Amino acid sequence: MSNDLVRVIGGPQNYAWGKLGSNSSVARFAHASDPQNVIIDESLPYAEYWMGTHPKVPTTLSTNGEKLSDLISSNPEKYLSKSIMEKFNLKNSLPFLFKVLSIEKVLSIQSHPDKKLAEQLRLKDPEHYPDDNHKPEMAIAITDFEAFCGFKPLETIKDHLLNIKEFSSLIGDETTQIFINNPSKENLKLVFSKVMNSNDDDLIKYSNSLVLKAKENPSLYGETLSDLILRLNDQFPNDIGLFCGCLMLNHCILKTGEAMFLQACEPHAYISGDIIECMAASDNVIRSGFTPKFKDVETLISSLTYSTNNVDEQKLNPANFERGNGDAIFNLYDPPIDEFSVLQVKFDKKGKANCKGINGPSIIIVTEGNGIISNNDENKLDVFTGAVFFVAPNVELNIETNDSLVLYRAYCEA
Ligand SMILES: NNC(=O)[C@@H](O)[C@H](O)[C@H](O)COP(=O)(O)O
Ligand SMILES: [Zn+2]
Repeated sequence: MSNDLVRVIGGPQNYAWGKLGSNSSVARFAHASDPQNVIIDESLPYAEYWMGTHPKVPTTLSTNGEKLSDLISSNPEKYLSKSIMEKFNLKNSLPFLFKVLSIEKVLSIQSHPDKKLAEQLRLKDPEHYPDDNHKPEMAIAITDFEAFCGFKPLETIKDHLLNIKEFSSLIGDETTQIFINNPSKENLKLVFSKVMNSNDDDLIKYSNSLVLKAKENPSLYGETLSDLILRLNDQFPNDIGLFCGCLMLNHCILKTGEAMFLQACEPHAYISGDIIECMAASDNVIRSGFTPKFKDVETLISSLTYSTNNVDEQKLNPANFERGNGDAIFNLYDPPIDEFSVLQVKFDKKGKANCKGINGPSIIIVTEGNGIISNNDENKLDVFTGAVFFVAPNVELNIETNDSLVLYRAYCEA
């Protein structure tokens, strides 16, 4: 039995911020892929659906339950390609981790380490840092999606310090004055550090005042910022994220099909919506706010780049994909890193499409629709919403549907 194209089964993560039960696309996809073993619990949050070879949630073959990592190690040159094996020094795992996220409540204010820091953190604190890899990541909006992404422009932060008394009071007049006199990267780090190290009494006092003003006079901060402060305070009352997130990070809105890319050491937090997410194969998260999980504030403060961009600079526009043809639209999301690209294949009506071989491994998830996918006449597999497939390198695919169909294909090509 060739496994050039094989249906596989990923696994859900029930983090507290996920959408509940069948409201979550993660729950629906996990159940559709494995109806015997995944019975949706309507009271449970279904946050992430993992597809890949990360040991925390190993993907398995639907045919015999074998781990995908074991299939790859049985013949790494066939299932990774020689170039990927050599480039990433791999013999039984994929260089990327592919996910669906379904977000009800804000995720932690976080960043991910670069390679050097990841190795240090893994050595120092293996309990909280499960691997030694960096974790640059890309989010593609399946529904409208909002997130904090990167620091606001310096002038905007200066404006907030001048006009939001609670913000300047929390960090004190001296630090406020230093930043206002010279809004620089170094002074942004000073402001962020003062916020993150503020004492609980001040945090409660000034967050109560911030929330009250947002409620009584939304135009004071602007409708969007006031709404954000009230919504997130409902989720995490008096949390430091109201200052380090709402007042210091860009509020980014992605329409369906839009994408954003996050380099290592950039602050972010996803707020709401369903996304496809792809990242280098790692689960290293440095957290600091909006979370009951382990926070590593000093590591976060010391490792951020303190670069500041406006929101649109964070977005990643799709490009053409030359090797796709037929009745589908092919959108290639190709971030500036080696570990992954993600191809969206979209049929708006009945049709057929062909995709030439890619010289590396792929994982496909179908987020909408039904049809057939095949790599030859002997291997035609049913396509359904939530279905996941592993595709070996250099395998040409044919896809057909009688209606609309959307799938996302994560791949790595050296
Ligand atoms: N930005 N998104 C990610 O990094 C995801 O891949 C992570 O798995 C989540 O951020 C984890 O979030 P919590 O630590 O549960 O708050
Ligand atoms: Zn992240």
